[in-house]
Amino acid sequence: MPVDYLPEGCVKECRGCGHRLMTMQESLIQKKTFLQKKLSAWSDLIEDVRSAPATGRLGYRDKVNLVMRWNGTNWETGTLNRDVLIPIPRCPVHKIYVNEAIRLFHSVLPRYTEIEAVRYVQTAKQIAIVVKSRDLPGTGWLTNAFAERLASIGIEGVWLHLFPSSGKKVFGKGCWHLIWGKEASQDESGLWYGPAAFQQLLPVLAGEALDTALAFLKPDANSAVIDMYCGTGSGLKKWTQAGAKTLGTEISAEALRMAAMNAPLAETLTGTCRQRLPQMEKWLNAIEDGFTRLLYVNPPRTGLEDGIAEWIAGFMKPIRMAYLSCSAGTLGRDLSILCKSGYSVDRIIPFDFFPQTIHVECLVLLKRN
Ligand SMILES: C[S@@+](CC[C@H](N)C(=O)[O-])C[C@H]1O[C@@H](n2cnc3c(N)ncnc32)[C@H](O)[C@@H]1O
Repeated sequence: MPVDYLPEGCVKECRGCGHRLMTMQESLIQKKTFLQKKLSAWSDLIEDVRSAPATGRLGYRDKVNLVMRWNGTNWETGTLNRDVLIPIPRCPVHKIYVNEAIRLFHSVLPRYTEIEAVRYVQTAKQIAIVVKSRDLPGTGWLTNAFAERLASIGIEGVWLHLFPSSGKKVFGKGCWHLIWGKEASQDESGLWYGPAAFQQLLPVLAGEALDTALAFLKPDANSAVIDMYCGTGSGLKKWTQAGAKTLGTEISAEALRMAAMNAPLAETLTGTCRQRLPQMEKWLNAIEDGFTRLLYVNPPRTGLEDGIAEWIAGFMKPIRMAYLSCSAGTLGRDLSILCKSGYSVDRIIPFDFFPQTIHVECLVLLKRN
């Protein structure tokens, strides 16, 4: 039976959680059915969706990216519904300290004419306010008393990110100003992250996905692992701890600064994976014969860039690869190329990293034929 009431604090007009009126069971079945359609060629291999326990399906989110507007009297923060801002001050999927931090900012930020704030981005203990301006606004509102309130709820860093042409994109290039606290924080497992880092929600489930990839790839001192779209290096840490020679590629310089602390033994390349193919080839060519080539990829929604799947199958030829995907559409496209060029899918394991929403991620394990 569908749920016929919204969780407390949930705003009807908000379109953030497309499954909020479904039971957990209905939502997981719907996600699996969706994947079976999108990945019909491998439908038999799709396992049941791994999820957080029922008690962890609300209050789990401490990474948010919300729109901010000055309504003439107050600040409001929320999601957009056809360009209209829907304030969500008590959103039940947010962790309580996220809603509290937003409330604190509303209470101290001066009016829009003094700070042109357009987005509120929280990555756990790091908060960034995106300002649609070239000039750094005054920060007199950031008093010691306010900083103490933030610290008391666990916040460790506050940034202003100047982005004069802010629109659909969340962040522009450069212009990050740390206005209070420290530049980076550590998560439950000790991994460092900054204000713009990609981070999975539900650390236990994310850990399960990475450990499943680790158990399949089996990196050791005789392996060479490439980790494309490596982010802050949660994977790099696993592969290097297993003794493998490891190379990560990532576009974000901030993420790679964190990766250097999280996995100091890994080598990294800054840039898009497509731009860095020559350097990845050079790295592979320099490794002695007899090393097992392994690959881990975790691209954004757009999937592997043009030419990457062909390069994997035609040049790198890893014996095993694990692909963690957040878009079944681009995953299907990439798997088609890989499966026509010498790879077969061993398992497809869906993960419910975003309970209540329509999103579902998949870990695909592939072997070279
Ligand atoms: C889904 S996240 C994966 C991050 C990492 N595997 C983790 O779990 O922390 C995708 C990452 O790809 C990076 N990225 C986006 N486009 C890229 C590209 N064309 N080349 C390399 N990295 C890219 C993003 O900055 C982000 O860190």
